[in-house]
Amino acid sequence: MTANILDGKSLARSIINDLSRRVSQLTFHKLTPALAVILIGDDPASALYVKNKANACDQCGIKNIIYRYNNNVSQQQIINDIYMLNDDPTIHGILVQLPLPKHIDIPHIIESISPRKDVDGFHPYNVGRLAVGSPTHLLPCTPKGVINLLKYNHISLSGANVVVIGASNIVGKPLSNMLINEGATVSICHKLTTNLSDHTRNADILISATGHAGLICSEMVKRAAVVVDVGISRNADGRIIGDVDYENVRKIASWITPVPGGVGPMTIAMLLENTVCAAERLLNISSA
Ligand SMILES: Nc1nc(=O)c2c([nH]1)NC[C@@H]1CN(c3ccc(C(=O)N[C@@H](CCC(=O)O)C(=O)O)cc3)C=[N+]21
Ligand SMILES: [Mg+2]
Repeated sequence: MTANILDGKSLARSIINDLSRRVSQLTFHKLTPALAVILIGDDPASALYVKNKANACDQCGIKNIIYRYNNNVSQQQIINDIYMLNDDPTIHGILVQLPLPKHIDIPHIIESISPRKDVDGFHPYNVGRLAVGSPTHLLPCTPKGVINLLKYNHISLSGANVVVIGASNIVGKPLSNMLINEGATVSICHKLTTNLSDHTRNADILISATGHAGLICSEMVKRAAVVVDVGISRNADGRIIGDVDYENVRKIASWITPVPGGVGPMTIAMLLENTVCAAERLLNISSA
């Protein structure tokens, strides 16, 4: 048996294609969706991600403005500029590219973003809306991308045993809440979990988000499980690799995400969708 591919790259392409129609509608109403991206420092990986996001915005007509800062910029300067963007009616989404330099307090920065423009879904207001199961249009992009990739491929979540590895605020925790809201039985494993494979071998759907290359080997995977790889590391020649031993696990799994071409492109598509939703909210006051 060889696993079917969860092709995030082609699904993301078709989502972005559908979004360009929604953008045209908005532009027809004199409202061009706009995303402000704050990029601090000169981390090459961050610069590359921000460039990929900007290219994707261009593909569907979303205006994007990148605000670049030196590594030693003050926290107050960033917060002042976020307040300005919060009040700017031509800006619909604000994203502060993570990670940030050590002297900047990430929660403080995130809480200064208007929840209505928080296209990352990281603000405690949006996190809380997700936790209580309220309809919220701004869900974190990577978890939302994972859920969409599974649903599009008709992988059922209701009653499924899902094991999530990684308990970050960006992926593991919000993803677990979304899975619970979909009716899954969710186990969250993390750095301090003992006997990881006792958990993973029980998973109908195994989702790894650690950035620990090769963590998931075939012995840890139940036959015919669905395996989703959210991990990002670089190998010796700088190529992006995931958490999963892909060549061996694909012989065991029923479905598997490739890296690259799996979750990464979905993350970007969901960021664009959130930006379009944030702009649409201004037009259609009754549904807001
Ligand atoms: N405020 C904030 N929001 C984020 O959503 C955010 C962030 N900060 N900081 C960094 C992480 C990482 N992230 C990725 C997005 C796209 C790909 C992506 O497109 N990956 C491609 C390959 C890209 C490559 O070759 O390097 C793929 O998997 O096929 C990966 C990773 C968003 N992040
Ligand atoms: Mg990927």
